[in-house]
Amino acid sequence: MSDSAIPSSVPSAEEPASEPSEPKPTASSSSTSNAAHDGETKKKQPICIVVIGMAGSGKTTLMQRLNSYLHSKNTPPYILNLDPAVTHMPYEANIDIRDTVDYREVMKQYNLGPNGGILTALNLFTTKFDQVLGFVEKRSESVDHILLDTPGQIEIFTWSASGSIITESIASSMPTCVAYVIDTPRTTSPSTFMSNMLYACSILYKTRLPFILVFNKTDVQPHQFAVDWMNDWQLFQKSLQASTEGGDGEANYMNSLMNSMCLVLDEFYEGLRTVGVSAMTGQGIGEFFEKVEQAREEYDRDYRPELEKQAKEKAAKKEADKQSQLERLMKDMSTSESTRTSASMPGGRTGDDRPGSGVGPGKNPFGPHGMNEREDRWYDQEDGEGDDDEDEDDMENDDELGPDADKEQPYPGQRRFGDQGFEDSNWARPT
Ligand SMILES: Nc1nc2c(ncn2[C@@H]2O[C@H](COP(=O)(O)OP(=O)(O)OP(=O)(O)O)[C@@H](O)[C@H]2O)c(=O)[nH]1
Repeated sequence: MSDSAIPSSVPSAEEPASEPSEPKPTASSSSTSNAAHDGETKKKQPICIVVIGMAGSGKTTLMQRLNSYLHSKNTPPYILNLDPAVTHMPYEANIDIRDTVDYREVMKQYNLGPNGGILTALNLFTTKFDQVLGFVEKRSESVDHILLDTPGQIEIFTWSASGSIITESIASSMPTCVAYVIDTPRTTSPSTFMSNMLYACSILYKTRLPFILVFNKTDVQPHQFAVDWMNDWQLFQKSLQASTEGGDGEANYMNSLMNSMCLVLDEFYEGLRTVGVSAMTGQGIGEFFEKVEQAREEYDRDYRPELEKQAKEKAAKKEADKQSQLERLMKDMSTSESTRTSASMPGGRTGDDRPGSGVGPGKNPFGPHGMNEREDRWYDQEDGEGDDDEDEDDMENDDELGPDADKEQPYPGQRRFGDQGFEDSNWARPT
């Protein structure tokens, strides 16, 4: 990817990211369309492989290997790069986050460090991810595999809101699995192995997607030791014991912690697919795609029904909310209607007894807080606006009651009702 493809401007907060660029017609797209024109209409949905792994585990090299393998099988993949900080990409992506957001500019303009820049770039890109998904879905008829490369800083993708949004959006529109890449030579120590497994476990439980543990770099270190540890926890405990022998108190503490952890992880290993590959030599890639097909079956068997169930529940809840809002609205309308009728009728209480009226006998149409401006205005309307004569009468009555009359009357309107012959009890005014 050339630097000229990187936009120089950084999107503002109002316009978070420029439109994701129309995917480039790469070798993959042209040969794919040829395959489609050859009359080979594929009904099967493509599977999206989300490649996740610690920095340096070999994700990019693996992506390149998967890409060349699929090309050799005449089923080129559709590739998405979500790592804004990658400097060298040995394959060409159909959609590249770097064409949409320049993470260095994001760092400068938002005054962020590298991780903040990558995270913000990913967030900005996510705001346009529906369009990306549109491009992907357009190609779903003619592609079998969609490969998604993620940022090297694993936590930026796995524990960010944008990572979740992206994963969930893809997983809800097509079969998806996670390929968790492990640097095998660096995992030979029991404690490193354990922390890698715990991380994998947390990603599995977060995404709940079919999961493949990919032990990479098997040309340097075969992954059999890891498979043995996963199948036999006692063997793992023995290796752990051997590795911490003669250690200090801290080592012993770690030892007992990991001993318990390996029992917990035993259940997690059961539902896992593991494969050893070398992204460098291409060893094990065929087996990797067999696991991908198993993952597709698992998605169709377990994930899709759950997704459909959730969609149904969501739709039912939406419908129920709509219904209850409608009912509330109807109730409010009938209440205000009855209030209006009651207020406009001479004597003000003829409509009180109507069914559905919120203003029944013994109820204050203004609620318990009778002393307010609204009520006074209403009383004025009752008296007839601009009815000066009556106001004068009221003043005369005030005089008759003496100077302290208002103080003794907690609600000035009360007296007027009395004057007009209303029963105060009908309005249940608070005292
Ligand atoms: N021997 C061997 N080396 C490998 C293999 N896969 C990757 N490497 C090397 O491991 C190093 C890291 O590989 P990358 O593909 O850049 O790893 P990455 O996970 O994409 O790294 P980040 O982009 O930092 O996350 C490179 O030097 C690769 O040549 C492999 O299968 N065997």
